[in-house]
Amino acid sequence: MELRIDRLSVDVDGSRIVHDLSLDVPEGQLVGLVGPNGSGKSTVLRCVYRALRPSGGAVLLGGTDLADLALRQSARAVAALTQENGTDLDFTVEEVVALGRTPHLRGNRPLDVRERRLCRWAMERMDVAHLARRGVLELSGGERQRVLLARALAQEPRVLVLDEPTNHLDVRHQIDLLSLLRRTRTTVLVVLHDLNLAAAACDRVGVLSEGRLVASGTPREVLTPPLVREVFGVDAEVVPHPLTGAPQLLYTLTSDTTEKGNP
Ligand SMILES: Nc1ncnc2c1ncn2[C@@H]1O[C@H](COP(=O)(O)OP(=O)(O)OP(=O)(O)O)[C@@H](O)[C@H]1O
Repeated sequence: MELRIDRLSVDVDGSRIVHDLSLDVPEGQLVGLVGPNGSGKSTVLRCVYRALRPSGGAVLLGGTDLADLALRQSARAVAALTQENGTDLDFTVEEVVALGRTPHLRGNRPLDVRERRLCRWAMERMDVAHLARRGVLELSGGERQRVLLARALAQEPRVLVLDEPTNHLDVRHQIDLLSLLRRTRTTVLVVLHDLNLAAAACDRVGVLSEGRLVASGTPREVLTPPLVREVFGVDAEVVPHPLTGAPQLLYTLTSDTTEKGNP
């Protein structure tokens, strides 16, 4: 299902924090949203998972304005991993993952055999099946993040919206997650801080700066030294990955070139 963000604006307390932003996520593609802290990435995602109402413009799901869909309809189609959704409840891992089915259930119907298999599959994909009976509160940050990702997969969403999903994950689980996202061919909009992961994994990348989309295109088109300098204020060399050709950024620590000797 295609996700289209069409001339989105968001005002908070009278000031505009997202300006007239348009970005398409074609069906089955993985689109990354990158930008400095405070540039508006989470705010855009909040409009997609309906935690925030746009002040202008619209978010369209398969061509339909989200505002015209019942909350239950959009909750079935869109799964979100947000900055806020740590779980404070002392549920077991398998209970949390089963919550992914909630938008599909009517009344108190228990999960059927297919859904229980699906939850098991999601836990295995996220490498948390061995933790199924453990309480989520006793898990490490990365384990808990993987449980929340398993819950999102168990929802069988048409669109996945992920806000810094690689937070807390060790390098193997970061690579596993992004490889899985590429394989699922679900429509994915993902906020990433690691530009090299974004370059390796995303079909397209949108770059935000001060609430505006300042560039979008393939990683090769977008992640250039001048753009990285202008938007992030850092110098980077960009080299092609020797195996895949994806652009990879090599940073130079400021002190390596500008500081002379010790203070
Ligand atoms: N509820 C709010 N009230 C006031 N200001 C807000 C609110 N939500 C967001 N902002 C401001 O809007 C701007 C964009 O915030 P947002 O969280 O979308 O940025 P971000 O790009 O996701 O940042 P980060 O990379 O640090 O997570 C920031 O300056 C933030 O302080």
